[in-house]
Amino acid sequence: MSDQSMIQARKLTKVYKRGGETLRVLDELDLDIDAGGFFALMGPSGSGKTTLLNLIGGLDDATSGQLIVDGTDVAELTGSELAQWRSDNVGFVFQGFNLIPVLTALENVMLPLGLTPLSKSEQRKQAEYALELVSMSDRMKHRPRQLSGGQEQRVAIARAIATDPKLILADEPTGDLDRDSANAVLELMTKLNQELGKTILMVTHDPLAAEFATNQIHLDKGRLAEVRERGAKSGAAAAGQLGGE
Ligand SMILES: Nc1ncnc2c1ncn2[C@@H]1O[C@H](COP(=O)(O)OP(=O)(O)OP(=O)(O)O)[C@@H](O)[C@H]1O
Repeated sequence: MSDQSMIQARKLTKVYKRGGETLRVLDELDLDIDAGGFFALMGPSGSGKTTLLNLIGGLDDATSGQLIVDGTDVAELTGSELAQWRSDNVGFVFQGFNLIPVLTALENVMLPLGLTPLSKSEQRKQAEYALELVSMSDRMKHRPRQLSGGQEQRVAIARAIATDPKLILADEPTGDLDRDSANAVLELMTKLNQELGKTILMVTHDPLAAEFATNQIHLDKGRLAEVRERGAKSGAAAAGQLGGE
């Protein structure tokens, strides 16, 4: 594993069993994601994108294979270790924002800091700083329903970076936004990647959103179909990087 590796999957397999049926959602997937990149994860509906994101974030277990995230074998962590690891290392951003409606923007961003040893006033300071980074300092006391969708997503991004994780996992973060709000969110993610060095893995169906990423990873039927660097022609960068064959 290189020093630059953020995610390394080897023969990663996820099988769901429903009744008598077996669904192989990830099929011996081999994948390497370097630290410091902004990766768009693409592929047809049902190709396993969300499943992969959930495994990387420790929200679900693999059926078999190995998954190393920033040097940690996620499968070896117990329940409470996993919760702490997730809190320290991974920020999640979802399509539907997932903010708590009765809490203000500031309180939402402070939530993940509850798992850190910081005092309440330090938590508040750090949450304020995260809101400043997403240009939402003037909406700290607003509740989610008093914000536009784009503003809600920026608060959700502030919540994702509040504990200063190295890795941001985003599942269709612009799926519910109009083009302008989507672009603002994508520009913000670009800033987090370029200026704060966050590694970002973003599921998206939107080719325009994927253009913001430095690399595109395409899944098909639970396998790697293509890896493409920005600017490279389709397939050109994939030689030697395809897994599972
Ligand atoms: N908990 C589950 N139990 C059974 N099947 C599941 C479960 N979660 C996902 N699946 C199935 O696994 C397959 C892959 O789902 P996944 O959400 O990873 O795909 P996706 O590529 O993210 O799709 P989309 O682009 O539509 O969001 C789908 O056929 C889905 O129905």
